[in-house]
Amino acid sequence: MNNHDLKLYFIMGSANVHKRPPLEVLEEALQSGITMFQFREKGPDALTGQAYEIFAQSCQKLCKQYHIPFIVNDDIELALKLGADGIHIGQDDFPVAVIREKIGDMLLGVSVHTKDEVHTALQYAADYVGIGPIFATTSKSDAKPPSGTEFLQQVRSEHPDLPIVAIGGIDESNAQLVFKAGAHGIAVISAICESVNIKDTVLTLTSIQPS
Ligand SMILES: C=C1C=NC(C(F)(F)F)=NC1=N
Ligand SMILES: [Mg+2]
Repeated sequence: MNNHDLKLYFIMGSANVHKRPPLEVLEEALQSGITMFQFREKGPDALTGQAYEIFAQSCQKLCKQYHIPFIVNDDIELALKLGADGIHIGQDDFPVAVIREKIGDMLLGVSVHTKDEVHTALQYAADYVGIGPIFATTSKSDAKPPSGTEFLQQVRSEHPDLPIVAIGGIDESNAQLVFKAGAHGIAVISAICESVNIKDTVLTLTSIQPS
């Protein structure tokens, strides 16, 4: 993984798309130029059992066709079973040490909300950290209050080489602020899932520069 892989990190589960089939949304996003994908199947209507695994496999197959890293949120067993490119975890989900031991050199992304959590992520060689929610989000029911770019700026200045992706309410209107604050990339759910023109949205978001 390189920092550019984090540039436009699309996260999706079946609950995030309403207008069109999820796999159509993912394929259009891949064709338009997202740089990384996270499979995040959560919530009361999430798929389960075989349908869940088949959906994940279908997403992984599309990512492989477009040579885009396929990351699984939280579900380590699924990530190992599929041979995913990586896993993303929150620190309330599992001790990071346990994860690193289980996944070997698979990409490891860790959500961080405090400096201690940043140090834990570094201790277990996280490949990137997720910081947010930067702005108010509707995609995560148990999200913490929006932190703005303050913590993001602090982490970037204290750990200049640590790959950082920002998440939470990010779209075309505020993405440049986030890059200026030091994020290497932005993670989005609704900005793409609810877009009326996915190609335009992806092209706009991937063309944003910090300067
Ligand atoms: C809760 C999350 C926080 N950050 C990220 C990412 F953007 F990938 F870093 N993914 C999540 N699922
Ligand atoms: Mg989690």
